[in-house]
Amino acid sequence: MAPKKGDDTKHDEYLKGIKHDGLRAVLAGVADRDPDQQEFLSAVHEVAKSLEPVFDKKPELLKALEVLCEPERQITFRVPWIDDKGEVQVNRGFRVQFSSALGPYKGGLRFREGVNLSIIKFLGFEQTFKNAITSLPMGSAKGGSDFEPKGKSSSEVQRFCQSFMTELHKYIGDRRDTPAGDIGVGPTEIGYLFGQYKRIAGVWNAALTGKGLGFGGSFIRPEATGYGVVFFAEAALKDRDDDLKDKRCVVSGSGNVASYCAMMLLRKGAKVLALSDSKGYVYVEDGLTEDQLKQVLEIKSNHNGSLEDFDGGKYVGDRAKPWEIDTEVDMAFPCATQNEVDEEDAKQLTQHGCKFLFEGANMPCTSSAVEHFEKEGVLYAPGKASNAGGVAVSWLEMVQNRSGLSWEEEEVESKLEEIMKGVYESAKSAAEEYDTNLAAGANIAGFLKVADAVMAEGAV
Ligand SMILES: NC(=O)c1ccc[n+]([C@@H]2O[C@H](COP(=O)([O-])OP(=O)(O)OC[C@H]3O[C@@H](n4cnc5c(N)ncnc54)[C@H](O)[C@@H]3O)[C@@H](O)[C@H]2O)c1
Repeated sequence: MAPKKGDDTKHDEYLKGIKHDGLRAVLAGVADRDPDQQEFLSAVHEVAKSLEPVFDKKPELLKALEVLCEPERQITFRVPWIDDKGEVQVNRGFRVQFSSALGPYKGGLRFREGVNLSIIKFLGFEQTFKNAITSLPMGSAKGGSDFEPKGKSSSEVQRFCQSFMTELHKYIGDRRDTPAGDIGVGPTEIGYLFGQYKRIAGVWNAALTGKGLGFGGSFIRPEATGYGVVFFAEAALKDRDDDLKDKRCVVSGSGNVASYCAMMLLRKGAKVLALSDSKGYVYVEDGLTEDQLKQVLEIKSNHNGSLEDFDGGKYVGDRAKPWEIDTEVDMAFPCATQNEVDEEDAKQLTQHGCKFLFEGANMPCTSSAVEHFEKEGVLYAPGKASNAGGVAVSWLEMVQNRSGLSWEEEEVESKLEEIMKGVYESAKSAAEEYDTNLAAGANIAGFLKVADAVMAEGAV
C-alpha cells in the first residue's frame, strides 16, 4: 500500500525547498509514517527535490514516487551466534527489498555497529535509482546487520555469517534477490555467506556476488567501482573536449575504491597528488608514481597499516584531510566515506582551482558542500551515478554465472567502460531535457526508468 498523503503543515522543516503541492503531500505522508527514520527521510527529500520539474511535466508519475517510497518488503530477523568464549551473542539482521520493477532485487549487505532500519532503507532507496541508471535489468535492495566485524576473530565472523545466512537464505536466490558486499562485508564474508547458502539451498547459483575468482567471481569486480568513476569522469571531460592527461587530482581514501580509482587515473596520464586514510594524508607534489601507489596498496593490505609509513612524499597526520593541499588542483575524487567533504573543504578545493568533483564513495559531500560547488560552477557528479561501476560488474558476474562462462579481464573492463559512458549520457540527457544540473539529471534519469516500469506494471 502506498503511503497516505500527509498533512504538510506538520513538516515545515522537512519540506523546506519543496514547492510542488502534490510532492509536499507525498513527502509529508512518508514522514508521518516513519518520523524517526532520519537517514531515510533525508535521502527521500534529496531525490524528491530534484524531481520537481518531472512532476510539473508528468504529474501522473507522482504516484510512482509514492509507491517507491515504501519498500516492497522489509525483513528483520534475529542472528544468534556463539563467540570465542562460548557465550551466545544476538544481533539483528535486515533485508529490505525495495523494488523489483526493473529486475530481481540487487544490493549489498553492510555489517557495522549502529546499522538500523533507517540506514538500510536509505541505502536501498538510493540503490533503486543507482541500479536504474545503469540501464541493466536490476531491481534494488539493501541489507545487513548491526554486527561489527572489527575486533572479532575470523571464526567469530564465520559463525556470525553462517547464522545470518541461515535466516536470509529464505528470501534470496538467483533471479530473486542477489546480495553483494558493502562496508564490513568483503570477499571473506561473501565466501562464508555463499558457502552456507549452498549448504542450505542445495543449489549452486548466483545468489551472491563479489565471490572469489576461483568460485564464480568476476574479473574486475574489486577494481570496478574505482575504475568506473574514472571512466565516468573521462566521458564527462570528453563531452567538454577535454581529457584526463596531466590533470591534477586529489583522491581521498586508500581502500578499495580509492586505490583502483588512483590506478586508473595513472593509466590515463593524470597526476594523483594525494591519498588519505582516517588518520591523515600523503602528498606528492608531482603526483604519485605507479611504484608509490603499489607501496600504498602494500601498506593498506594490512588491516592496521597507516599511510604514516609511506616513504616518498609528505605525510600530514592529525586527521587532516587531503582537500587542504596548497597547490593547484583540477579534480577531486572523494572515495573514502560519507560526509568527508564539508563546506569548508569545498571552499578550499575551489580556491585551488578545482573544476570537477566525482564521488567514488556514497554521499561523501555534505549538502552545503554540494551547494558551494554548484554556486562556483564545479561539475559535481553524485556517487549514485559515478560509482555505479561496482553494481554493474556485480550484474556481469551474475550473467557469467548463469551462462556458465568466465569472461577475460579485458572483456569485463570494456563492458564496464561502456556501461559507465551510458550512465553519464543518461544523466546528461535528463539534465538537458529538464534544464538542470548533472546531479539532478542522475536522479531524474534513474527515476524515469523505474517509475515508467512501476506504472506499466500496475503501480505495484
Ligand atoms: N567497494 C565498492 O564496490 C563500492 C561501491 C559503491 C560505493 N562504495 C562506497 O565507497 C566508499 C569506500 O568504500 P571501499 O569499498 O573503498 O571501503 P574500504 O574500507 O576499502 O576503504 C575505505 C577507505 O576510507 C578510509 N577512511 C575511513 N574513514 C575515513 C575518514 N573519516 N577520513 C578519511 N578516510 C577514511 C579508510 O582508511 C580506507 O582507506 C564507501 O562509501 C562505500 O559505501 C564502495
